[in-house]
Amino acid sequence: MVEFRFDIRPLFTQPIVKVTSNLLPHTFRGDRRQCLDATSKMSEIIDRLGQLSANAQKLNTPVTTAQRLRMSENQTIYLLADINQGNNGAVIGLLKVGTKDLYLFDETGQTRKVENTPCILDFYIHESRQRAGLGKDLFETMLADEKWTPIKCSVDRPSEKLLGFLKKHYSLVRTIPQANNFVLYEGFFDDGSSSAATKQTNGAGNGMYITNSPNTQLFGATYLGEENNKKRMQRHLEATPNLASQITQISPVGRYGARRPTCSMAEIIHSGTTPTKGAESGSGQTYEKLNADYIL
Ligand SMILES: CC(=O)SCCNC(=O)CCNC(=O)[C@H](O)C(C)(C)COP(=O)(O)OP(=O)(O)OC[C@H]1O[C@@H](n2cnc3c(N)ncnc32)[C@H](O)[C@@H]1OP(=O)(O)O
Repeated sequence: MVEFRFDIRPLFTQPIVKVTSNLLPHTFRGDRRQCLDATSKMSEIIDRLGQLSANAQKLNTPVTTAQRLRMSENQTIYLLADINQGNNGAVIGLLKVGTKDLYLFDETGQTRKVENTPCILDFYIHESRQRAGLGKDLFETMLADEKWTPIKCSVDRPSEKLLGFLKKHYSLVRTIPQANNFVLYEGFFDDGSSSAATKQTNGAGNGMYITNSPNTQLFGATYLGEENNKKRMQRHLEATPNLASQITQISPVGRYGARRPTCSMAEIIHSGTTPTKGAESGSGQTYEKLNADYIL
C-alpha cells in the first residue's frame, strides 16, 4: 500500500474518488488555500501511483502523471484508498480512462473511424492487495460512472494480468486484430457500431484496409491478441506486401515510447498559454491558470 507523509483522509471522503484535469477529488469542497493544498497532494499521489504502475508494467515512462492529467481534456483517474490503513490512510490503486478518436478494424477487417472510443489507459492495484477483488471494485465503479460496458472499451496495450482480469470478470477473450496498441474484443462493433459514433473510412471492398491513419502514426503498428488472430492478420499482410512494409516503417511510439525531449524555445513561445491536448511538457502552463480556474 502506498502511504504518504500527509493525511490522505480529507481527500478521500469516500473509498473511490474521481480526479480530472483540475487535480481535485470530485468530492472536494474548500476555499482557495485548501484547493491549492489539495491539488499539490493529489499531484503527489497520482505521480507515485503512476510510477508504481509503470514499474509493475516495466515501462520506462509512466503513462500516468499529474502533469499529463492536468493537460488532458477528456481523461479521468479513479483512485482507490484505504483510509483505515496506518495513521494517514493509504492509496491502493489507480484506473485511468479516457476517450479517443481511433481508426480501428472491425471483424471484417475494414477500417472504421470511431469517435470518442472508451479507452482503458492505465490500471494498477498495489501488489500487496492484488487478487482480492479490489481491481474489480474500481473497474465497476468506473463503468457505472462513465456508463460504459466492458465490451465497448478499447484497452491500451493490456498486460497479461489485465487480460486475465478481463477474461475472469467479463468473459472477454476473443480479440479483433488491430494495427495499433489497442485491444478490442469481439462485440465491440455489434449494433453496427460501437457505443460511440463510428464511420467506415474506406467504402469499397471487403478486404482489410490499413490507412495511414493518425492512430497508426501515433501508436505504431503493434498487434496483440490470440494466436489465430495473429495468423489472420499475417495472412492479410502477406497478401499485401507493400502494406506490410508501410506498417513496419512506422516506429512504435505512444504509451511505450520514450518521452520527447522538451523544446526550450517552444516553452518560451508558449509560456503562459493553455497547452494543447497531448502535449508532454506542461511547464509552460503556470499555476495562475490553475488558480484562476479553481478559486471557489
Ligand atoms: C491498459 C493497462 O493498464 S495494462 C496494465 C495493467 N496493470 C498491470 O498489469 C499492473 C499490475 N497488475 C495489477 O495492478 C492488477 O493485477 C490488476 C489491476 C490488473 C487487477 O487488479 P486486481 O485487484 O488484482 O483484480 P481482481 O482481484 O479484481 O481480479 C483478479 C484477477 O485479475 C488477474 N490477476 C490479478 N493479479 C494477477 C497476477 N498477479 N497474476 C496473474 N493474473 C492476475 C487474474 O485474472 C485474477 O483472477 P485469479 O486470481 O482468479 O487468477
